[in-house]
Amino acid sequence: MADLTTVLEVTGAFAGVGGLGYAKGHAPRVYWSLVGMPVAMGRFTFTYGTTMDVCGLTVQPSKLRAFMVRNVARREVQPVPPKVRRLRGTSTGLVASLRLPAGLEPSDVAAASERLRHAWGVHSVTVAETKPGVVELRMTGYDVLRRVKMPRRTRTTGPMEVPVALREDGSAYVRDYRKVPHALTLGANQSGKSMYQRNLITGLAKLPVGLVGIDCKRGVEQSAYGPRLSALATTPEDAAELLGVLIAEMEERFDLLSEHHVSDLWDLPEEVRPVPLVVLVDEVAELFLTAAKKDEERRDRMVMQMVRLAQMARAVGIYLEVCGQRFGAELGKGATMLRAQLTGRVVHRVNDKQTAEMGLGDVSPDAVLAATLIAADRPGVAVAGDASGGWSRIRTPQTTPTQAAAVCREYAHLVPDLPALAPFRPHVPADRAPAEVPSLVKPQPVTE
Ligand SMILES: Nc1ncnc2c1ncn2[C@@H]1O[C@H](COP(=O)(O)OP(=O)(O)OP(=O)(O)O)[C@@H](O)[C@H]1O
Repeated sequence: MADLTTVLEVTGAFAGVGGLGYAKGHAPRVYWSLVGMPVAMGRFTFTYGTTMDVCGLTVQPSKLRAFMVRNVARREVQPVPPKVRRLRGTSTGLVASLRLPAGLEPSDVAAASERLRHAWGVHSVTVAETKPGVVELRMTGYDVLRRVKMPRRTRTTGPMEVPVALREDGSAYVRDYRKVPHALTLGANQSGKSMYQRNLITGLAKLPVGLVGIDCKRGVEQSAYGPRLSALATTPEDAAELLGVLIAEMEERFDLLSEHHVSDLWDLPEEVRPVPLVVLVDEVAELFLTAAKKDEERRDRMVMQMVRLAQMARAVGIYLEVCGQRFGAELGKGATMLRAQLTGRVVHRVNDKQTAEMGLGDVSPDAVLAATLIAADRPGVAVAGDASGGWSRIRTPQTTPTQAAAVCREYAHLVPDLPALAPFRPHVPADRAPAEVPSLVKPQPVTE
């Protein structure tokens, strides 16, 4: 009987160890919650003082403080590390809030993040200043970008915020159109640009906004989102016309602002406020492609129309989301001027450093380097930066074209009434089967 009990105990122990081993590889969140988090918390708590000391993150307290707090001479007290205000576990890692003593600044902690990562045996450590003198150390217990799972709840505070991807610190990367009105997404073939746009559209479709598509690859990507689009242009000729209509819409909206003596769409009373518009341009090079000399004039006019929109349309709630493989002077006169206005940047894997520089050169040299290091077997990984110099590594969750198309159909009732765009509304057969992708049709006037 005793033997049987021992056998059962040993078998149970092996099964437990095997289960944990399996969880480590296949369910890292579960493994982290059961094993990783308690171990990392213990390590952090017991080695905090010495780790901060060896990482050069301690300071000698002032004479007055030494006397007031410890009642001893300054030379007799040990250097002190930042005070831990809060330590909490999350489903992907640990978050510690630290109050910095005088003499330490956030960049000192950021510079030591690689050493802290080693010391506490976590996957990554990132540092963000939350208020003056307080930093948040976000530690991830495992590689959260390997299999992306978005946080269940993401706090969004504005009307134009869309969580699109996961950052490597485990938080959501949120595209906020009011903070960063226009953006550029770059990447080589098969790097994950379409997946990024798909996630974006899936999020935008649920908001009270108008969506305008320009997809000069004959609409292969965006026609599937037809039910939720207010307008779709699938050829450069249609796009040139559509851009003209958008410029006119912008001017009308400016008249409205001036009538109400305000300078921003969001300051208008809700009952007269026009719906925000997001213009999604897929594969921008196709839009600016010229086969003959006569096309060049149209191309240059379109670039200038986009420059005008990028320079002014933010105030009237028209936002640009441009996507392409490259975005350089080869796209025509004014292309670099347009790029400078697209301040949100997302760069996927690129074929050459020059493309990474086009996207992230004015963000930071480290961001450029990070983009050139994205591995080919990690599609969807990108470096996201903005004009403030901040950047992070992100990866989108996998969303299939069928899922995105289903969301667009579900939220088709949110397509706003915009008479100026009606001639560009994609034709979507009313009796189409739910899973069927819309046919590629030339925009037709809406008759109802
Ligand atoms: N976040 C992701 N996670 C896993 N797989 C991804 C991710 N993003 C993209 N992929 C996969 O990578 C491949 C290429 O993705 P996608 O079509 O989005 O790239 P692309 O840059 O738009 O390519 P192209 O320029 O050739 O159209 C697809 O098979 C897609 O499923």
